[in-house]
Amino acid sequence: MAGMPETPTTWTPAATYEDIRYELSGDGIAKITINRPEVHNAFRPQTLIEISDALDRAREDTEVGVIILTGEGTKAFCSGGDQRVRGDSGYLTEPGKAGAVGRFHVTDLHIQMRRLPKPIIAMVAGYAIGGGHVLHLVCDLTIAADNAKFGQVGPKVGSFDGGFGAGLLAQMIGVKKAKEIWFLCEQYSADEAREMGMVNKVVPLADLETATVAWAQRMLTMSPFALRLMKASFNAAEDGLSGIQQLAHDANLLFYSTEEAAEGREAFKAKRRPEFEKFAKRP
Ligand SMILES: CC(C)(COP(=O)(O)OP(=O)(O)OC[C@H]1O[C@@H](n2cnc3c(N)ncnc32)[C@H](O)[C@@H]1OP(=O)(O)O)[C@@H](O)C(=O)NCCC(=O)NCCSC(=O)CCC(=O)c1ccccc1C(=O)O
Repeated sequence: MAGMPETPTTWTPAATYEDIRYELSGDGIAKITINRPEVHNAFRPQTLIEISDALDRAREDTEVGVIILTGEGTKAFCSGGDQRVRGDSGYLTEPGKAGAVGRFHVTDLHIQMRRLPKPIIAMVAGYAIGGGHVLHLVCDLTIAADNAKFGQVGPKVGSFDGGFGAGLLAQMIGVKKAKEIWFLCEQYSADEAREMGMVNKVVPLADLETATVAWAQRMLTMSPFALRLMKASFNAAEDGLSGIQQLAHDANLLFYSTEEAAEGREAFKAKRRPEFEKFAKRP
């Protein structure tokens, strides 16, 4: 395939976790792999806590420009919340412990993924189901293998995601189709998901990683700050004031590098009047 790397990427482990793997390509890509194939990569709270930590790690690493989120093996990207640790008050960190109080760790994770100023690609082989489907929706791009299957199961298993799982989906594929997905809980092929607009590209399973890495490498040739601002701009429209806040604070980051902003800081430190009149009133 044109533009594909000629040799497979060699991934180097860069942190130790229980439920996930965190690896680096050495040329700017971080890969986070949910490593629970025995349950189709369903997530328990520990899994989400570790993904969150790995995302922070990738964010803070100035060598990393693109993040890939995937699942171990070819059978599943992620099958959503681990039903075995679902309690009556949310998902339990310590199932079986008397008085354990559950929560939805995934709520904060979705926000973290949207705020993270680097592109995240979902690399999907097999099932992206339930909360696993929402995870791929929240990623910036999705590349799917031809064996991928997409769908929500909430109403079938006594759950629902009225947050990004509903709103973002509706925005991507239209309200009627989003309602169909949630109300009927059926599964859709990779090609159907691409036609709907929630998958960017479908490739043969054997080419999934090389195709994903090729897109990541292409983004690594782009201006990182322009990508950051584009991600923030897309989210600003969807996330209301908190989205605008991120875009505005990114503008602040750039403003701080100007002589005009430095003049305010230096004048304060020198206890003198700032000489802002010397700066152009730009048209
Ligand atoms: C994914 C399936 C359709 C695959 O079916 P199949 O190929 O026949 O495989 P199975 O034999 O069913 O599965 C193999 C093996 O894995 C176990 N397993 C699969 N999924 C889970 C799971 N989610 N939790 C625990 N275990 C799982 C399965 O039991 C088998 O184990 P054995 O020991 O071999 O028996 C099918 O597996 C399936 O439908 N799975 C269940 C999907 C599901 O119920 N997911 C949870 C949906 S609810 C959710 O994700 C909560 C989170 C959420 O949605 C949410 C809620 C509110 C706010 C936000 C969110 C959010 O975004 O997360």
